[in-house]
Amino acid sequence: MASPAPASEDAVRKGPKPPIPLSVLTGFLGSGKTTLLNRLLKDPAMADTAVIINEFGEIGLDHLFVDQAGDGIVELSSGCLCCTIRGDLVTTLENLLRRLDNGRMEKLNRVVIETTGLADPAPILHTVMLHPYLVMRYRLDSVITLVDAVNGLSTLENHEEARKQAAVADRLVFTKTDLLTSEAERSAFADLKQRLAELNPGAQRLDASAGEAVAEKLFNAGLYNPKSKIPDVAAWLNAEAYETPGHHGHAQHHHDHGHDHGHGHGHGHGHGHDVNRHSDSIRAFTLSTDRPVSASALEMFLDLLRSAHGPKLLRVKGIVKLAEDPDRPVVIHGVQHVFHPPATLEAWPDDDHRTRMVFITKDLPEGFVRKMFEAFSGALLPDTPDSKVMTDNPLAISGFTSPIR
Ligand SMILES: Nc1nc2c(ncn2[C@@H]2O[C@H](COP(=O)(O)OP(=O)(O)OP(=O)(O)O)[C@@H](O)[C@H]2O)c(=O)[nH]1
Repeated sequence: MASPAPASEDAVRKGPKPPIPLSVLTGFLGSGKTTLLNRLLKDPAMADTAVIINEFGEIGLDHLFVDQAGDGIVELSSGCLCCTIRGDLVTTLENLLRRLDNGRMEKLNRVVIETTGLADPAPILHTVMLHPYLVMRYRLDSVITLVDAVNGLSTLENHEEARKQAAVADRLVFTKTDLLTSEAERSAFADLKQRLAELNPGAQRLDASAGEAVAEKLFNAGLYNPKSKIPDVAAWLNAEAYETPGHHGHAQHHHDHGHDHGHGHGHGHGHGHDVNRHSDSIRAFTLSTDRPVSASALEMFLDLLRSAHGPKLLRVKGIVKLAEDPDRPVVIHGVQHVFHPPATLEAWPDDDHRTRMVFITKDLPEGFVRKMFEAFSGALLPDTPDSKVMTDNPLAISGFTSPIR
């Protein structure tokens, strides 16, 4: 009988390599991505970083910086990363690993993907999340979104892509604040910040012109803190930010939905700024509960959410207390219909042992998600009136039993 090939001594000695953090740098056209990247790459903290650049059409990148950065840089030159280069992105990420594994590249500390200004960052995250090998070798770190302090408000108003880019960010970086000179400009900037607080209250904000957009603050925004090796759930979720007095959520708004699709908010509206015009569309909210959730109820909740409403889930992050194993919480992370394989932590990272989930949704009201979660988390727990309704209901589908026994 053939025995399995022995693992090479080298591989046994080294063990599995730690996953490489991967960040996505995005921001609307001209928001300052290349400028920031240029500056960042001079920082010693950025040593051994591979930068994947997506060039769009004839819009040239700063080739000087490409030359300077040397071997670690891979430049993709055709089409838009979000729609046509996804296959190339997989190949590029695989090639980096190959070079690392066969010793042609000594170290790879980090990968940064700079998207085109028009890209939706979600498909880039999906590329890694859905790939069985890449998802083991890379870990999603930060989505960094640049926002032009001068044009940002009108860009957000007029472009769906810009709203999505801002909504899914872990870090929001303001650029060009040095150009805010008049009172009117400063007031528009205040409106912009308010608008961003509604779209994405959890993201940390940095001002590039004030020198805040440094590697140390931009990266390591993911779940794992490489220094302590302990997952930094509190910082990653930043659930409190969703409940601060300045952030009212949007559950109280009862607008009609379905009007905010595509790129329809073109130019020439002929009216003044209304920062809340889109607030009925993208919402940011948090759900939390002390009550443990059964693993199957969680799975059903997430399955239903992503299958029925996937495109409306811009981002979901959470830490969940399972009924079966309440001492070992599960971390969930989804971007639209794609969820990262859930990770079980060996212990709660701090004293807060509640289930906490943050949602950034589009056209999916908070109340709806909340009710759905309550239905699953409550109904499927034993000894609750709701669970009786599920099992004793005369209209229940024959053969249906509660997954909790
Ligand atoms: N005053 C000022 N200008 C900036 C700042 N950041 C970027 N710029 C300028 O804004 C312009 C666009 O910057 P880029 O870095 O090319 O922007 P980008 O996001 O890479 O642009 P695309 O690749 O076209 O999407 C350039 O002329 C930069 O010099 C800033 O903080 N302050």
